[in-house]
Amino acid sequence: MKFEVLTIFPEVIECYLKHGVVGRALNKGIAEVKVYNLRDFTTDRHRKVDDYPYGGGAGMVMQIEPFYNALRHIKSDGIPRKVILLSPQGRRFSQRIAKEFYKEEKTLTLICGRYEGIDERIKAFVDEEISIGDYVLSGGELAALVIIDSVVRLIPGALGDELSAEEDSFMKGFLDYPHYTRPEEFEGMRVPDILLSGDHKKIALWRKKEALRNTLKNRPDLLKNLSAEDMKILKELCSEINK
Ligand SMILES: CN1CCN(c2ccccc2CNc2ccc(C(N)=O)cn2)CC1
Repeated sequence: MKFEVLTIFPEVIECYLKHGVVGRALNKGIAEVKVYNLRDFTTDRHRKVDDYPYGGGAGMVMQIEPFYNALRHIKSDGIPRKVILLSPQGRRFSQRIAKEFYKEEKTLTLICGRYEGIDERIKAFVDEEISIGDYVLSGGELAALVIIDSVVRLIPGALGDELSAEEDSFMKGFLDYPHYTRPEEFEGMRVPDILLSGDHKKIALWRKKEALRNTLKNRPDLLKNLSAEDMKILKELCSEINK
């Protein structure tokens, strides 16, 4: 899986890619990220990437040329790409879309805007506009990193052998269950005994129940198309809560 990022702050992207799961996946060659500094695709002495908005108003707008020049340079290898603009106006990103991007196996070219945004004519070169959530960021770089991180985790081998992307309970459509590690007691708070029992069947059941409890509490909208088994656990949970 290949990614390309167009940004005026390449260090922001490169720094994140040195660490953790994504860093290891890149080192293993499981994924590849190329970062392009838009200023390298300007033609003036000051390497300008922004200008005053037509129609007036506060702030500056990013010019189309540096993006166009960068895309033309990148596309000269003729490899199929999906060009994605990260913006507050985009289609809402989700795990489902991350899987969609992974399965398509196309290079993802991520366009990061700054200032008040990018000249609207950029849309002529964009395949998809994606938002990572309903909030305004100073730039598209964090959104680009969210896409890269969530898609890289889906690549076989990225998470190391013991874990798998399927393990992410969000993949199963629920919120995660609680996690504990040493010490067994901290400030009077003990680890639930079930987790010390070594009874893996009971532990799995407890984890499913706690995942359903968390989902019921924070994201009841995710509780749809439940299996008969999950429905049974949920009913048990509700009767406990309503005691
Ligand atoms: C103050 N302006 C900064 C620039 N911005 C803008 C406008 C157009 C494109 C990119 C950006 C970069 N910002 C982003 C990007 C993504 C998200 C998201 N939710 O995915 C939120 N914000 C508009 C607002």
